Amino acid sequence: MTVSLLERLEGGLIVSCQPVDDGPLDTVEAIVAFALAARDGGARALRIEGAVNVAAVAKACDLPIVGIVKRDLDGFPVRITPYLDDVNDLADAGAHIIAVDATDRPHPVSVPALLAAIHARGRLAMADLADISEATHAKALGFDIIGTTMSGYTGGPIPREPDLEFLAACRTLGGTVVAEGRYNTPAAAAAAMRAGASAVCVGSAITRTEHVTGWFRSAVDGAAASRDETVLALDIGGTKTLAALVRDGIVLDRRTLPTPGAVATPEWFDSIAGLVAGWEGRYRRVGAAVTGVIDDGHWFALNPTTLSIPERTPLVAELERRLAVPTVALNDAQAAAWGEFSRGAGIGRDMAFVTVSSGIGGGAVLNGRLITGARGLAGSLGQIQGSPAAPRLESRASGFAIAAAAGAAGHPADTRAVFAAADAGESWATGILHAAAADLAIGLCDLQRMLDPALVVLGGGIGLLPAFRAVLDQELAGLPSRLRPAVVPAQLGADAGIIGVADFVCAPA
Ligand SMILES: CC(=O)N[C@H](C=O)[C@@H](O)[C@H](O)[C@H](O)COP(=O)(O)O
Repeated sequence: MTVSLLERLEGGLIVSCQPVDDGPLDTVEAIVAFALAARDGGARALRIEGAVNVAAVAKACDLPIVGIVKRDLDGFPVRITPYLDDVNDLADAGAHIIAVDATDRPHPVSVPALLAAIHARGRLAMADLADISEATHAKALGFDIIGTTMSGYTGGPIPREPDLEFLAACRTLGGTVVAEGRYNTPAAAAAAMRAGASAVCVGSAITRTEHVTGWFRSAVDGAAASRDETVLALDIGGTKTLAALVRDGIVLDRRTLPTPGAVATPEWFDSIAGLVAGWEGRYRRVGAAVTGVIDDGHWFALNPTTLSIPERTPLVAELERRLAVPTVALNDAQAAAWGEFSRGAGIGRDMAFVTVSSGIGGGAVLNGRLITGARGLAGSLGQIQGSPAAPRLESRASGFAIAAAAGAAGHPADTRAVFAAADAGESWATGILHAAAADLAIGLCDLQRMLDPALVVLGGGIGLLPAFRAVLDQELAGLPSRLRPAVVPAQLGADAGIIGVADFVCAPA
């Protein structure tokens, strides 16, 4: 019996039928109805709170039941099945498995005593736990099932995501492990199975209609509100800072300031605050798109020759202190990628954005999400080298590189002059453009190899020049067709960064 019940759970979905306390669905009838509906949907077992509910469900439905009793106790933080009487009531009601809070917190009755009582009634014992040391202890005590139920609920803010790391650690202990807690989507439940769960227990997403309604409502509210929200967008580059009020992709007002030699000093932050003076009250949030890398709100130089900033500048904190509203910062090319995805050339597609201007930057949007990376580096195409001795792509194929190559060949170090000379058929200029485009073409094929996006949206002052595009297309044509990206021109032009970062600030979480 014992072995067969654990075997029955293996690979199954457990549905926790615990409606919101005192809500309209918190009735015995509704809980039985949820249980029957879960059974019809393919649940392998049920988790039911309260002996009365367990008895009613056991009568109506023959699925195995994980029974619990929840209590709010004076003087003890634990809530799940704290007393021996609770264990006995659940056993009498027909629970096949009894779960208790087995966290390392004060209990009115010891965990070993609860475990012994469960086993004395011939039931399987499940330990609801919050971390791996508790799980190791529970396993040693002799619990039949380890559950990740309490992770995130024993202190601190409740995370949004389930704790797959704890689950994977539990798996190493062997035996039956139930993934439980915030498995709110089918994808998350599948991820739990891949991480080694024996079974997944889902509650809120199936039986807490108020919560699910709230998730949808806040997504809809956020998206609707973002259409009416004006964001202060900053685009901080090597030569200038652009400040704009942006609403629903439209730039309502704009001001610029030349970027001085010393950036990220207190005076420079003050000058940004001065630039937007008079706009107070017209925006409630700020988005900053910057040259460089943003890691956890801190700003790092990507290429100090383009924009030199002190290491680990607390950009978000400095802006929030002066502008007194919540602020989000992104790398400028990542912001532009999001803009082109949201309302430009890449709407709704897996896409990479590449900007070729004085430098080269990039960003990627996959599965509808902007990929910023673990440390903010994702998409930094201009910084790829290929070999230790090779200069970065940005030093070989950007506007700066084209000008430098012209200077080195004894011509004016001026990108426009190179294009004009190429247009006039001068072979030295054509050669420089082909060399730059050949390097960029290889970089784009490398990008295709890494992410295989449906589109590469090409922007930037050079990237959008038809003359450069023609040369690039010739270079791409010489590369294997399977690697060649589908390149389309960007649509948002120089405003992609501010529009993108404003959209990103507004995108519902
Ligand atoms: C921490 C705690 O008290 N968890 C409770 C345990 O029974 C329930 O409130 C949860 O709904 C259940 O664990 C299922 O989790 P989710 O509702 O996230 O799918």
